[in-house]
Amino acid sequence: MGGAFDVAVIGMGPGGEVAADRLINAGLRVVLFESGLIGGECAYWACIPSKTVLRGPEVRGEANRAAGPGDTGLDWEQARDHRDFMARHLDDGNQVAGYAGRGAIVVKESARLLGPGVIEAGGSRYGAGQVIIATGTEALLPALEGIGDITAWTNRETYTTPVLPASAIIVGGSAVGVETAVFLAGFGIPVTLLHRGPTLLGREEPRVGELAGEHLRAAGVDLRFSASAVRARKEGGESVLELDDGTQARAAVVIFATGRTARTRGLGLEEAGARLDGRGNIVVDGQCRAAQGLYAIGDVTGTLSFTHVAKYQGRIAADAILGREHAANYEGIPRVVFADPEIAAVGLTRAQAEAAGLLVSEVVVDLAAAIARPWTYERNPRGEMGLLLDEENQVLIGAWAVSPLAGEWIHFAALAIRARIPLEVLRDSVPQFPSYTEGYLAAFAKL
Ligand SMILES: Cc1cc2nc3c(=O)[nH]c(=O)nc-3n(C[C@H](O)[C@H](O)[C@H](O)COP(=O)(O)OP(=O)(O)OC[C@H]3O[C@@H](n4cnc5c(N)ncnc54)[C@H](O)[C@@H]3O)c2cc1C
Ligand SMILES: NC(=O)c1ccc[n+]([C@@H]2O[C@H](COP(=O)([O-])OP(=O)(O)OC[C@H]3O[C@@H](n4cnc5c(N)ncnc54)[C@H](O)[C@@H]3O)[C@@H](O)[C@H]2O)c1
Repeated sequence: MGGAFDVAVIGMGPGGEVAADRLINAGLRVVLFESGLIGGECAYWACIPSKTVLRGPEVRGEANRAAGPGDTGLDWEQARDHRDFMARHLDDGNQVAGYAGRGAIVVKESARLLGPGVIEAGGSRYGAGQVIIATGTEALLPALEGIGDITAWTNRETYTTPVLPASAIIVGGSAVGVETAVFLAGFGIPVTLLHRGPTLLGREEPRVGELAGEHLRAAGVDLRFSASAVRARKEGGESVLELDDGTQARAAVVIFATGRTARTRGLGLEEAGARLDGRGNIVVDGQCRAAQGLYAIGDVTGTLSFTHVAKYQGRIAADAILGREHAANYEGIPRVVFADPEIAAVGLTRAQAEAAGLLVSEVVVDLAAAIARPWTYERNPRGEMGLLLDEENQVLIGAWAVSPLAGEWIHFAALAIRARIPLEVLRDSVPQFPSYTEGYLAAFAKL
């Protein structure tokens, strides 16, 4: 027996780390299991490396668009070295030592449940009063004929590659597909993006997807809509995809950005009394409880697959274990795609609001026509935003922006939605001049 603990955390990505941190700080005896690297997908293969390599092309674009700096150039080796530093050179030694130094037991093994509160890992058994599952997701590849013959990458190869591919096909036009296209096109790599639907980012307002497409095209990305690969093969060193419209796409690598699947296989969840939904995610209640003494947090719950949500659920579960129970509230959580310009959204889309039976009004604002900041910011100002109002209650229920810095100023709408701030109060607020946030006043005036 590996020992008896108050809490076991299985999976130490951002969700598991935040929960563990809070529980250790509260003085509980905690055992942590991690089969890969402490920090999870986010720290090594997803958020951190992607946002690091996106920054160089973004600054170059800003320098070109602002009056004065001119072209800054772009150095892949420097960007790559900083990415590798940010991703800790795929070494979590400091994290392991840090947790151990704070009194936690760290087990770098794959863990599984043998029953409620009983865990097996690396040939040892551990007992814990409460267990938190935070095992995240892995990339989901389509069952495509010939996929084994081509150079097929996921986010893992894309965001650890020492050398940029000569050209790339990206399959999937959601967050990973769009960000990866912006990254590679920004470094001058020819990119073809295949998307099954009619507009990118299918979960957002159609106008958001349209604008994302316009900006990607302007960056030189070859966008193919309503296109699906039916067969893959290698030809003359290149990877070739045959599409359902009879055409082909070819490139040095094919990057699959086709979604994720929860890592629950072999975890022994049934033995511990947990249930999976139809998409294979662990079903949880408002406190992230999956069964008596068992919690699940982060991507493995399929709630909203973002690091900030995994961290939030880590706080929710830890607080429940510490007797400070409060239910999670998922209203007003921002969704940002780090494209150029940034694409940000929060709350409901019009279709979702109408499906919920709400009477809504909607407004779209061309920021360059409405406020000063886009003009002081760049020579050819860009930016559009939209708001969705619940007519009956006169509160904001949705917002989006495709604009420089949108990932920052979307938080004004996020708070307004979460706190249900009356439109009357929002109209009477005073944002800084000149800022993109002034766009909200222009939008309120039109509502
Ligand atoms: C390319 C890309 C870019 C992204 N960019 C962003 C972004 O900018 N912002 C954002 O908010 N989100 C982003 N995301 C999403 C974000 O990465 C996830 O929402 C986040 O990592 C979820 O955290 P998690 O703790 O639930 O799981 P993960 O980060 O997946 O961590 C789970 C951990 O559990 C471990 N594990 C699994 N099974 C076991 C087991 N049986 N025993 C022990 N350990 C186990 C794994 O090794 C892993 O370390 C991005 C995703 C991708 C793919
Ligand atoms: N900035 C951020 O916060 C950020 C960035 C990247 C990813 N993420 C999160 O990570 C998660 C994964 O993102 P994702 O973009 O990989 O997944 P996703 O599930 O959001 O989108 C997958 C896309 O691939 C398409 N697809 C699936 N199978 C296909 C096929 N065979 N052929 C063509 N297209 C196919 C789907 O239609 C969909 O558009 C998401 O929840 C996302 O929110 C967040």
